[in-house]
Amino acid sequence: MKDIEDLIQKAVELQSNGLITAQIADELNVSRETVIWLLTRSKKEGITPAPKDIAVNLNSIGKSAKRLHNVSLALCDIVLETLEKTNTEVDVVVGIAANGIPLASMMAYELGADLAIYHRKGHGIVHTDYRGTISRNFGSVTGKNCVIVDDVITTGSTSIEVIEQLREMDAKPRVVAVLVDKKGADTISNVPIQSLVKIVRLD
Ligand SMILES: O=P(O)(O)OC[C@H]1O[C@H](OP(=O)(O)OP(=O)(O)O)[C@H](O)[C@@H]1O
Repeated sequence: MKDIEDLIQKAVELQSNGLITAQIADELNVSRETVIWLLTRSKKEGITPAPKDIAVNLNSIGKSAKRLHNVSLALCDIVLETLEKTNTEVDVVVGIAANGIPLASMMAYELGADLAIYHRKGHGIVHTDYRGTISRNFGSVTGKNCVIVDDVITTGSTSIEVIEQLREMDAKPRVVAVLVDKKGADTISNVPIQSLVKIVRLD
């Protein structure tokens, strides 16, 4: 219960700091539906059942470059195992801003690949015509075999967006690598998902 109370308190605090639901969801690594539930619950004690979601706190890894490095080595190992099955080389590691960037840069170094950074455009705002972008300050993706890197998959919508955008840029998304996969799927838009921790719901 303490963890839930902490989450509620944090959600209320972030809301009072002016963050919108999507931004609070990003901060807490939960779905938007969960944020609404947390904020509602802070006012009316437990009227609706909790959404099926899992809160993830990666701070013990994220605060230490050494731990991030060690974890990135494990992810590289998993990625290589996956790509070996199809005899595919990694050309570029695409980190999803913001949380995917530290891991992606370490993985690119380890794999001897280029580093690209994907920015979700209109972050937290729903536009029908928005497009994500590959930062011009890093590597390009056109025509290249891409490993997509992020910290967490919750609904999978970010991964789907990146995969679609990469395909539109004539890039070849080969694997999505994350620390925690809360969706528990094997593939997303026909691209294999690999994670250090995969959450599989039993109910
Ligand atoms: O699978 P999904 O439901 O799309 O959620 C996963 C995404 O949510 C978080 O990012 P966020 O949108 O919070 O952006 P941030 O990395 O800038 O915090 C996380 O880092 C993933 O990118």
